[in-house]
This record gives sequence, structure tokens and C-alpha cells, in this order.
Amino acid sequence: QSAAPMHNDTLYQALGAKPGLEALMDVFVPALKADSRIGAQFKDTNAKYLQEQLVDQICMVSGGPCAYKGADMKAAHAGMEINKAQFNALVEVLQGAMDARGIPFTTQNQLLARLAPMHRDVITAK
Ligand code: HEM
Repeated sequence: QSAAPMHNDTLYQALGAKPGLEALMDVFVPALKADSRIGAQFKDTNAKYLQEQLVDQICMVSGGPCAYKGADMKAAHAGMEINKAQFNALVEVLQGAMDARGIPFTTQNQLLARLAPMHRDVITAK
């Protein structure tokens, strides 16, 4: 059986495919909960569930063979009054996690570029 990808999965592979994303989320979600700026917003969040959703979502947006089945970004963050500073804080925590996992800077920026448009659905406060 040929493994010819139906689409470009270069970014997914650069992130270490499924094992790489799982390892990244093992660092990222605890770091989010520990963050002094936004950690409190995740205090009641089930880390395992969030990690699984993020693995599937990032797998999908990076071109991997996954289907994200969680809530859409607008619904997931509705009523949270997330502002731009909080969004940027999450991005910083993600950068820190990617650094800790040794993900190259260009790969980091490619992922961030694919997540950035989600700000329209996530940020609902000034
Ligand atoms: C690009 C930016 C972001 C992405 C890709 C993202 C992704 C996600 C995903 C996939 C979920 C799970 C949805 C589900 O329940 O099915 C989620 C939930 C959540 N997100 Fe985000 N998020 C982003 C930004 C933020 C920011 C900036 C905050 C707050 C500072 C935040 C706070 C939360 C919280 C509190 C939950 C709910 C977890 C729970 O159910 O307890 N998110 N997010």
C-alpha cells in the first residue's frame, strides 16, 4: 500500500508526528496550568482531555492524518472573555514548550502561523 500523502504533511512530520505532538502537549498543558498570567483559567480543566484535543487539532492543522472532534474554537472559548494579552501569553507558553522539546525555530513559526488566525474566534475581550 502506497503511503502517498493526500496533502502536504511536512509541518506535521517536522513536529515529530503523533509522538512528537503528544510529547509537546505533555509539556505544554502543565506549563499552561502553571503560568502566572493565565494558569488560573485552566484550573478546572481536565489536562488529559485538553492534551488529547490539542494533539488532534494540531495534528490536523499541521497536515497530519487526524480528525479534530472537539468543540470549534468559537464555542470552546465562548464566555471566557479572553483578551489579546492572554492569547499572547498562551503563545509564549507554547513557544517555551516547543523550545523545551527542541523544535526548530522555523517549525515553531510555521505552527504559530497556522494557529494565529484562530485569534478571531478565541479573543472576545479588549
Ligand atoms: C490559538 C490559540 C488556542 C487554541 C488553538 C486553543 C485550543 C483549545 C482546544 C482544542 C480546546 C478544547 C475544546 C474542547 O473542549 O473540545 C480548548 C479549550 C479551552 N481553552 Fe483554548 N485554545 C487557544 C487559546 C486559548 C486561550 C488564549 C485561553 C485562555 C487564556 C484558552 C483557554 C481555554 C480553556 C479554559 C478551555 C476549556 C478547557 C475545559 O474544558 O476545561 N484557550 N482550547
